[in-house]
Amino acid sequence: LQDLKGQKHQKAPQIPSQFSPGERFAMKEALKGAIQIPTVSFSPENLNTTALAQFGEYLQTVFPTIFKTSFIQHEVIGEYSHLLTVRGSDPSLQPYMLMAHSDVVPAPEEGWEVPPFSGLERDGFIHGRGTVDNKNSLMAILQALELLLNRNYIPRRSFFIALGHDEEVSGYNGAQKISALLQARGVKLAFIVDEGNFILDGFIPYLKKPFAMIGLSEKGLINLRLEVNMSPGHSSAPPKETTIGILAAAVSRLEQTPMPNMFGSGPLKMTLQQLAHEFPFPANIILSNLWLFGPLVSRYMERNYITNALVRTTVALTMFNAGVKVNVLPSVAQAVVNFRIDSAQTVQEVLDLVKNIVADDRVQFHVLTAVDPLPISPSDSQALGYQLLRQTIQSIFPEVSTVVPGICIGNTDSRHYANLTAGLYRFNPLYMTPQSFRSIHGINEKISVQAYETQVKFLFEFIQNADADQEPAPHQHEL
Ligand SMILES: CCCCCCCC/C=C\CCCCCCCC(=O)N[C@@H](CC(C)C)C(=O)O
Ligand SMILES: [Zn+2]
Ligand SMILES: [Zn+2]
Repeated sequence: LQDLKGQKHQKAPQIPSQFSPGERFAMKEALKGAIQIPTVSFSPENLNTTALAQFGEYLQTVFPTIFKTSFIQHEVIGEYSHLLTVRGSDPSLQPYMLMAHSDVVPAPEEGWEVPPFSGLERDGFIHGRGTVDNKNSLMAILQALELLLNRNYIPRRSFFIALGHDEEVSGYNGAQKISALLQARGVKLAFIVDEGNFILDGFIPYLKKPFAMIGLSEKGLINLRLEVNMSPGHSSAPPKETTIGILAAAVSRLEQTPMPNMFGSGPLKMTLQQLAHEFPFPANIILSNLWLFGPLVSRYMERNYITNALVRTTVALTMFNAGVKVNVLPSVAQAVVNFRIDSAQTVQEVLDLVKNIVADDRVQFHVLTAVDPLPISPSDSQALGYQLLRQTIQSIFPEVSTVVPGICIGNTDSRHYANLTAGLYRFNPLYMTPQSFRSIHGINEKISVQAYETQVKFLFEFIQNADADQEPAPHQHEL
């Protein structure tokens, strides 16, 4: 095991990550069954609770060993979330947490090659909503643990498995409640691993080789409702401006006025510097000398909508509602704008900018959700979670030559656990191309059987790698 500077590490005995044909068949069937349960979150108030309850029962039938193991405690939190406490044999090692979520975003059937809740296997892929976001992680974590337990594995380091049920609509009843419960129990975690970033392939022109990006932080978030109210009336004699026209102009101004480019701050600089050697000349020199070429690189990043999201707060118009009848002037028009806040800005700074851009007193603002960007987790040689991820990536994906820190442009349930650890890491051991990126929350979400097996293998090794000694914790950690 790679030494962390100044710390003695003991190699944990490794159970080889090899699975029999029967186990491999069972693991893909278990994932298909999970996809077939439509655990859709429509809104914080509207979740498919019947499916969520069924999903909880399903887990107990496909992973029987986990639920009957004496050193594993299972608790249901917020009715449908699950917390597993896996008690290790060495209480001097600080526990960690693996996370995933069971809910999925809606999937209307239009455009799908196969029905989104069929879990059908075709051409080596399992198809359906949740195959990448995020039932793959949930099932792979439990599958790896089940397989380890079946080989009589007893962990040295305790760990938690937190499975939220409302990540897609906030995490307030799942992750947030689990976090509060653990805090009340005095738990402090060495680190957390959640969904978020991937092994990225084809996102950057000129970079032919895939690289793994571990999310050290995530952007902030604002959901802002804009509203215009006026007296209703007959459409035959309209005023010069209507609620719809005023609101449309306001949101259009927001869309047309990019937030400032914040290149040079946050984890992006680390990403580029550590990736530099992978680029051909002269990009390698340019990226190694950002002090000089920063402005050039920052303008280049703006040209593509995914890399643009790494350099600034993004503005997405996501909802627009007005009108009840063809000949009635609507008294109210509403829109929702979704902002993802750059690491170097705050909620308040973005709101101030928005008010200046809209610059129309007839438009009212209602903040629906506001989350500041998350702190940047450590990625140095002492950062246990980061180094364990790196070590396991290098073992499972030997063809991936570079592991870099980065930022997650979406939000994850891990943000609810910032009170328990400074080490929040967002990483899925999966290849991601720009095309498969569009399937997340989109259509034709799918995972190859081979990629899912590799994810199980990754977790199987990761859990064992985490048993290596860390510096003795100052006190025993209560579970
Ligand atoms: C220089 C490197 C190029 C980087 C390319 C970046 C590629 C991005 C890859 C993956 C990002 C996917 C983000 C997945 C996690 C998002 C989970 C999610 O959807 N969460 C919701 C939470 C919300 C509070 C309801 C969200 O909308 O963000
Ligand atoms: Zn997700
Ligand atoms: Zn999602």
